[in-house]
Amino acid sequence: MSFRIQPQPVARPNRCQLFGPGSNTKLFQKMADSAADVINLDLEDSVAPDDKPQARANVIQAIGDIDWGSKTLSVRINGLDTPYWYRDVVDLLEQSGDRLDQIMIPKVGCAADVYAVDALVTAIEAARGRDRKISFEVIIESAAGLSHVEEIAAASTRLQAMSLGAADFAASMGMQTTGIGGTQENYYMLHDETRHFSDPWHWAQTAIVAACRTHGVLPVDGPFGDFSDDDGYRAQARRSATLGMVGKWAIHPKQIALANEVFTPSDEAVAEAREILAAMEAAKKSGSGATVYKGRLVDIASIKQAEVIVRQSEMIAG
Ligand SMILES: C[C@@H](C(=O)SCCNC(=O)CCNC(=O)[C@H](O)C(C)(C)COP(=O)(O)OP(=O)(O)OC[C@H]1O[C@@H](n2cnc3c(N)ncnc32)[C@H](O)[C@@H]1OP(=O)(O)O)[C@H](O)C(=O)O
Ligand SMILES: [Mg+2]
Repeated sequence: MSFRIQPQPVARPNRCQLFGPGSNTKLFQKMADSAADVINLDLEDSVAPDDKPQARANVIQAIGDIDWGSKTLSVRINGLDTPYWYRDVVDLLEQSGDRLDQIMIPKVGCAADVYAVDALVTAIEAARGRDRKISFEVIIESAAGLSHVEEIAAASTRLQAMSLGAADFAASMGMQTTGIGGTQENYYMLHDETRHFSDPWHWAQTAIVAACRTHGVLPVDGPFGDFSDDDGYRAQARRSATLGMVGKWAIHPKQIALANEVFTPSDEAVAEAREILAAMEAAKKSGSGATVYKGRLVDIASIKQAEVIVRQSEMIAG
């Protein structure tokens, strides 16, 4: 281990982030009643330009009026390349009550983007005497964002989570795709005339996970557009969970149970992790740093792997 200790991210359930347009007030109560851990009310790309002011007003009202329970309540503001974002921040912080937990900053391209929002939020919090400090989540969804992912992860003590936005990312990279996440028909290797599909999102996800884990930020997988394809969603979510991501977006209520299923460690996985910890405890007592569990090597690194699973399950159980 480096002399630099890897920081732990905030201990909060983040298995599913449910999105809904700020212009569609009919969805708000349904979102609050859902089983998603995080709610993302959107002022950005799901809201048409003419609807932005009304959507902002709707969201501010809903933050105060609706009982959001123990969910993390987040609002996605507009990007820093638009004329809307500063008004989003100012109105949200000046006009909504303390129930707002988080601001999501889309299309972050460098640490200075986060710094700019931090400066504005910090000034408003001080001026208004807001008791609760707003946290940030960011979306990596551009070539610049991925190129600068590590400096972005380190950009602010407010930063708690970072997602991959597959659609904007694909567009920024010039990828020949139209689907939002998932398998891409032309991304395959040929072997013995059989197509073996590969995962075009994998490298971006691993870069995000590494940057997040270095700086104590939660790595989250973004949207999966085809909400009729449960198996496709599950497959993508399982790959993300295996890589170290803690959750995934839902753009339709159908996807909430899928995300919660995949990102909640199964009873079998938790039982196995506990058995490994017990086996290693016994090994330690007999002066050994390694032992055999179900015919395979487990050692001190296995303790850390098992602890990840036990910690996740205990945190979700509350
Ligand atoms: C890609 C980039 C992104 O920005 S993704 C995030 C932004 N997108 C959104 O926020 C879209 C959110 N989803 C929706 O608006 C809708 O789900 C929909 C338009 C995709 C479909 O809506 P529709 O009403 O047609 O769906 P139904 O199947 O009829 O709904 C059934 C039932 O569920 C309720 N419902 C629908 N959506 C939601 C929701 N988001 N939350 C809660 N409830 C919802 C609906 O009202 C129906 O309810 P009922 O009538 O049965 O009571 C990204 O940035 C990138 O770059 O990658
Ligand atoms: Mg986007």
